[in-house]
Amino acid sequence: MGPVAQLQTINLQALKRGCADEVSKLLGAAEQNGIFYLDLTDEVPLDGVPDEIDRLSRSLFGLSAEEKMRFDVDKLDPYKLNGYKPVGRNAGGIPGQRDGFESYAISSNPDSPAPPVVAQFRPELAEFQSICLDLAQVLFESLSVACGLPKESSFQACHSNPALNLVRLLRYPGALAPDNPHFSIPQPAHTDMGSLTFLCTDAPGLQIQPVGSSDWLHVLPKRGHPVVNLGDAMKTLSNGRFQSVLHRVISVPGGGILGAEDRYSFAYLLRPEPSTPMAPLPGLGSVGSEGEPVRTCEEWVSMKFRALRA
Ligand SMILES: O=C(O)CCC(=O)C(=O)O
Ligand SMILES: [Fe+2]
Repeated sequence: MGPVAQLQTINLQALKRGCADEVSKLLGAAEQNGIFYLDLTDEVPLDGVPDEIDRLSRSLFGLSAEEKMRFDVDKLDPYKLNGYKPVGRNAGGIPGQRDGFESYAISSNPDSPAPPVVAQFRPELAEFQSICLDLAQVLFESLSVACGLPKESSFQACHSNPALNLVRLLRYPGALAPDNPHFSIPQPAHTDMGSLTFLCTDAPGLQIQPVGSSDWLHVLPKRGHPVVNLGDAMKTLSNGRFQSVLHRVISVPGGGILGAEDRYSFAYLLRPEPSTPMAPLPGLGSVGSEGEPVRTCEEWVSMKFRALRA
């Protein structure tokens, strides 16, 4: 399969207890590649919720193409926060080829248009989002303590009221692949734009390119341990101290895509509050030191989307 990334495993209970060793392990992971396993095996409240999201995903992607296309993300939301993206809409990981996954973004706003199956799972989605937001706050608080930040200008303070968050379901169809070398990198290399992403899957295929390396390393799934990666917003807020790692999904045996089985994954994505200045937090750098105007998170996101479309 190729080399495997040896990611740190951070124990949530230890962070909640304020265990200094765990906090410094988290800081190390944030600084090294910004990606780690979060050990939730002691978290009783999580029980079963990820399985419900997986069930929703399988029902939703099982709908007909016409039904899914009624919720085309590019028709519903210019910022892609709600709706369906079919296979092949974007560039793939191989020059000249298209992407090899379908995805569905579910906005946290229960009034957003969505197929009935989403409405049916709203209680589970709300629970999942609330659990993830709580987990994220524990991580932000620990990172703020590790960086010596005061509460009023901390990572958690940028995500309180209400930060933008959504659930993204992904399916990489196995049937596309067997004789189709173009789908060997169905999700092209990218960094995540927001603050952090919780990624849940039981299938291999995810790879990261460690900072300063040209190698790609596999991130293997670990039961009860979502993969957490920090995004570009945390890199900016931390003045480049934390990393937002380049990652992609490739076809591997047992990971769907190659062979008949499909690969499913889902992610919880979180961004800072729209009014957050996208600049180092006071205490981590001087604002506007590069001579660039400081944008709010909202302006920054829309600028990035314009750049993507250019
Ligand atoms: O499917 C995966 O494992 C990765 C998904 C991902 O990187 C993303 O949605 O940003
Ligand atoms: Fe990603």
